[in-house]
This record gives sequence, structure tokens and C-alpha cells, in this order.
Amino acid sequence: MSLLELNGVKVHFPVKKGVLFDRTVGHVYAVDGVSLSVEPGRTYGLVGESGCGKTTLGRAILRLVDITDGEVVFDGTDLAKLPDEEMRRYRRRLQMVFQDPLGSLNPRQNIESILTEGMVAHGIGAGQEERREKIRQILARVGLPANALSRYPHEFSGGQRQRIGIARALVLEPDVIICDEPVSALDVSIQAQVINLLEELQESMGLTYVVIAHDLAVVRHISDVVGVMYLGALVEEAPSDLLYTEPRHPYTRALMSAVPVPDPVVEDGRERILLTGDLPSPANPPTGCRFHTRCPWKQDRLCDTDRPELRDLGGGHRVACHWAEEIAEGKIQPTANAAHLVPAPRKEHPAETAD
Ligand SMILES: Nc1ncnc2c1ncn2[C@@H]1O[C@H](COP(=O)(O)OP(=O)(O)OP(=O)(O)O)[C@@H](O)[C@H]1O
Repeated sequence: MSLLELNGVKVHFPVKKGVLFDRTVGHVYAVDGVSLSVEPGRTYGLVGESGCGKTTLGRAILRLVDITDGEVVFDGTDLAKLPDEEMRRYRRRLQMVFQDPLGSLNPRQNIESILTEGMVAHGIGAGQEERREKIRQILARVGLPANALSRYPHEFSGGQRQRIGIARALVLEPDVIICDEPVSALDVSIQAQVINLLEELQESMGLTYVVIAHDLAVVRHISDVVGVMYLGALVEEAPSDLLYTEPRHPYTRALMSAVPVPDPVVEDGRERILLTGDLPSPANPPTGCRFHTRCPWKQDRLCDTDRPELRDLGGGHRVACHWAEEIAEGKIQPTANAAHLVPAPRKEHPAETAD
């Protein structure tokens, strides 16, 4: 049974004009009909280009933005329709860790004050001493010294500040943590440490994660299931390894082909898809399949008229492309009008030439 289920979630931001910004002249379709589910204790990774709606979707789960339509079912309750008063009871159980730890920590508060704030608001801990003890335990769990309590955010390194951000979520004893680009502001050498910490905490505390990131390697490593977003919609979803080895949507294939592979043997024969053209505006998305304006496999039929829904390919693999099977079987060849396929030159390997 899933702990978190999204059904047709839409977040449309009104575009206002006029002297008083009182005239709605259109909408930004930031999230436009996303359905997915997250199992308890597992990690759902969300990837996609900047502006595709990942953060807005994360914020919608926590109801930090107004949900235009759809359901956000958490532990059997649709949060989208809950009155604000009742939503408060659920807030504690769903927390967010942000990309920029410094920007999300008040520089004038010491760590104890930052961590205590949410506990007081949610009635956790009987008094100051009990809360302090809990904070000490959590700081130890995230690998920070106990003397961090009286220090201020600027006194810590980027990686330590992200640990503080994680501790701030953990003191509230959440079930779900939405991690929005949790390591992209950190040095590469520190990224692995924070990812490992998130994994350890998940294991020991039974946490459920939604990890939002543009870095495919990070998402692959940490996620059980990965969803790929393009212009406000999921275009593909699969168990992590399956998605990376058998991407079926042209957009996913393009994303994957842009990731450098350290193994030169793999690199040689690899498909390279260079997407041309800008990402269309979410205020004016293309008709039909939203990817058709940049798709190397675009067909004259269906692509620009019918918006594809996610279809089940089996094994938890879902794809929103009319022609996914034909493309995979090589029955449809790429056209060069919207993107170039650049097959890498096949180099000879010593193993192949040695006699
Ligand atoms: N409050 C808002 N009002 C109007 N438009 C918004 C608002 N918040 C986000 N948007 C727009 O919605 C779209 C999706 O933004 P979002 O931040 O969710 O994308 P993202 O995939 O998380 O990108 P990034 O990785 O750059 O954060 C963008 O076009 C953005 O400009």
C-alpha cells in the first residue's frame, strides 16, 4: 500500500496584468496532471530540466502552493481538500529539505533556536530540557557535534548546514521528507556523504523520501522508483535501474544520453541525442505531446494532436509516448528536424585488435 499517492495533480499559477495586477491574462501550467505513488520506506526520485515543475510538485505535496485540481492522498487522507486547520495536524508528518541550506536557515538564530521553533509549533517535547535532549540526539544522528547547539548557520560548512536542514526536519518526526535538490549546492566530495546520510536515516528511521534533482546520477543512486518530468507532466516512470538501462520515452533517452559514462567501451557505441530548440513555456505548452516540438522521433500522426497518457509497459514501467514500442524496436527512425542524433564514432579497443 502506498503512503503517498498523487492523482491528477495540477498547479496552475495565474498570470496577472493591469495596474493593480487584478486581471488574469493566462496561466502557467507548472504542474499539469501528475499521478504517482510512493511506498512507505522507499524513495521516489523526480528528474527533469529546470522549470519542468519539480519544485512546484514538491511544494504541492506539502500544500505550500494552492492545488488547482487533483488529490494528494497521504496515509489515506486527501490533503488537497483538507481545511487549513486540519492540514496543520499533517504538516509535521511531511517535511522538506531545501537545496540552499544557508538561504533556508535564519542567520540570526542559533541552531538550538532553529531546531526548537518547529518542535514548539507542533507541541513536541514537554519542556525546554526535553526538547534540548531530543535535539542533541538528532544532531548526533546527522553527524554534528553537540556544541553546534549554540552556534549560528554561518559558522558551518555547506555540508554541515545541509545536515542542520535535515536535523530540522527530523526533530519533527516526519514520515515523508521531500528533498529538493538536497546536494546540488554542495561540493562533489561532500555530496556522497550527504546522500549516504539520507540513506542511513531512511534505513534506521523508516523514512519515505521524494528526492527532486536535475542530476541523474544522484537520483539513480538514491531512488527506488524514478519519474521523469517534462513541462509539468510525468513522461516516464520506472524502477530506477530499469529506467536507466531501458529508457523508453524520447525525452528520457535524450536526458540519459547526455550523462557522461566513465566506461569508454560503453561510451563508444552509445546513442547521443542532442536536443535542439528551447524548452517551450509552461504558460503556452504545445498541443498533443508536449515534447513533440523537440522530439527526434516525431510522427505526423498523433504527436501534435493527442496528449499521451502514461501507459503501463509492465514491471512498473510507465511511459507517455504514442510510439514508444515502435521506437524501441527500431521501426521508427529519428528525423533530424528537431534534434540531431550523433552516433559516437566506434573506436577499436585493444581487446578487439589484439591477435
Ligand atoms: N509562484 C509562481 N508563480 C508563477 N509561476 C511560477 C511560480 N512558481 C513557479 N512558477 C513557474 O512554474 C514553472 C515550474 O517551476 P518549478 O520551480 O516548479 O520548476 P523546477 O523544475 O523545480 O525548476 P528548478 O529546477 O529551476 O527549480 C516555471 O516556469 C516557473 O517559472
